[in-house]
Amino acid sequence: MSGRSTTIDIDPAEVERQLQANAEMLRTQLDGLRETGNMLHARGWSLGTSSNYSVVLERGPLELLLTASGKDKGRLERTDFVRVNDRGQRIERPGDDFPAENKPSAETLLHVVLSELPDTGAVLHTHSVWGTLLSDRFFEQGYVEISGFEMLKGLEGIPTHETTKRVTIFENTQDIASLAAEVRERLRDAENPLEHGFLIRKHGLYTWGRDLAAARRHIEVFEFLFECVGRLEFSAKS
Ligand SMILES: CSC[C@@H](O)[C@@H](O)C(=O)COP(=O)(O)O
Ligand SMILES: [Zn+2]
Repeated sequence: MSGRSTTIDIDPAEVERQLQANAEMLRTQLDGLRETGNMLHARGWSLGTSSNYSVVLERGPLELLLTASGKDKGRLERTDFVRVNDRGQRIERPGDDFPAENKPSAETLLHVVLSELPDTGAVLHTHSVWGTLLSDRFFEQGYVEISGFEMLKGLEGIPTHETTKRVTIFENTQDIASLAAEVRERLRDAENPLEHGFLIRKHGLYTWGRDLAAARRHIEVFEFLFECVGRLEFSAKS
């Protein structure tokens, strides 16, 4: 030990600038999620406080900005959110302004598991009529099969309509920790990849993307395709 000490100059103006920049970035993310909620609610896919949405704020360790539980997704305010860590626990950072009573979404652990994927920037969950009906109709088969539609090309990395996409269906449960573990397991299964999204039986859809725009696109593409498959399935069989 030399006994010498090092002093670090902290410029208060620079600290203030950094705080302002972080606050501005957070407001942008909040407004993106609020606008997403408006759109998904207006489309009828996030009614009755259903759904939850998140974006990745930090990696290493992971921090998510996530809808608080029980909020009306068609009227989200900037205060209707929480920040959570890589275990799904609520945390605070300077500049956060979320009420103490806000609780993380009941389905937070699914957002955490999907956000652990290195390319995930946003996760969206919806409850549409077509997705819900198909998730039950095809539950025994284990997936909804979507084949030959041009709209499949709206899913990241799919270059042609000559594609067969199987959307996995998990059983519904209130034990989100065990469902999250099941999903994590499937995400690691290279033989049977879980990509773009999955359904939960009689519940809804989870999709993710590299950013909020990509996740929104995936929701729209899936919902379009579910309606196509659903109309064919139910009109042919009823
Ligand atoms: C209409 S209740 C739906 C909830 O049980 C749940 O599935 C859901 O999507 C919203 O839960 P939340 O805790 O608000 O994120
Ligand atoms: Zn749900």
